[in-house]
Amino acid sequence: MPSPRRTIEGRPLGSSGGSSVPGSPAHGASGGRFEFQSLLSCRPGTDSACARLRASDSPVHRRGSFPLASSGPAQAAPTLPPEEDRMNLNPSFLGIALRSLLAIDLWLSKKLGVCAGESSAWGSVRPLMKLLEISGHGIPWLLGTLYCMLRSDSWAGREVLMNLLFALLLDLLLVAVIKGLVRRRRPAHNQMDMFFTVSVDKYSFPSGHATRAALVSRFILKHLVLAIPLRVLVVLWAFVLGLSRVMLGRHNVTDVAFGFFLGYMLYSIVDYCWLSPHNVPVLFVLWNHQVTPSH
Ligand SMILES: CC(C)=CCC/C(C)=C/CC/C(C)=C/COP(=O)(O)O
Repeated sequence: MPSPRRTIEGRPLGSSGGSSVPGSPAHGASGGRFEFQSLLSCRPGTDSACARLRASDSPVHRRGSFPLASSGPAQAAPTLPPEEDRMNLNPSFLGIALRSLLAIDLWLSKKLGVCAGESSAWGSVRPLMKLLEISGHGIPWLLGTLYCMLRSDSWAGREVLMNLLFALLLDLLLVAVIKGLVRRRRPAHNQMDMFFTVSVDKYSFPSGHATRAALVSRFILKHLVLAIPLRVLVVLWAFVLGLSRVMLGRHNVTDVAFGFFLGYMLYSIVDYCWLSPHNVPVLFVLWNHQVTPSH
């Protein structure tokens, strides 16, 4: 007598009012196992059956495990499992589109990951890519902005830099929250040799470097008066930094694309909540008290 296993919903397989008999699809017999549960409802770590189902998620494997093809115990008349236990054979258009996008994403990211290791096709460019990585890292940007803000001798400059600092902190927070919620693993070909990371940085969605690149470049273009060639250079830096994340194997393409989008939108939020002596006078009064004694 097999011990009842639990479904994702927490109900034991084979215990639902005649919905599961030996040899029927929902039955958990070890020889001809086939769980009629939607793969879409499998969440990592929710159920060991789910984990097995994911591990054997190839058409060949699935065909081999179909109960009617097994030489298990005598087959009883097939009884249909309840609706919620049946595999969704009619996925929505959105489901198919998402799965296709993910498949393309993984394929393209692997193709573009040409600097993922020293022995990769473009392994010799890896040091340059890692230099770019540092140019978009959170620590130099935070420390650099703080330093310039403390050294600035104009109120307009301090105001802009204070808002840049606010934007950088907001960006770090938002990316950490999304990474923690989505928990998408970094590509398998990535080497985890990044400079100064925190725990959520083991996840890849969205790319923190891409959000920062989009946010900072939009910020610079709006608040610094730059000659056209320099403006082009800023945009180019953001783009190449994003591309380098995929080339280094740190991210999939969608992590970077969403990162760019998020960083771009984040700038709009920062611009909307712009900190100034008019809307947060206390911040600037405090600042004034700290700065004036040295004058
Ligand atoms: C103040 C504070 C909490 C600073 C933390 C700065 C920090 C550790 C930033 C992490 C930067 C980083 C390595 C992000 C990962 O970027 P991805 O592009 O790989 O997502």
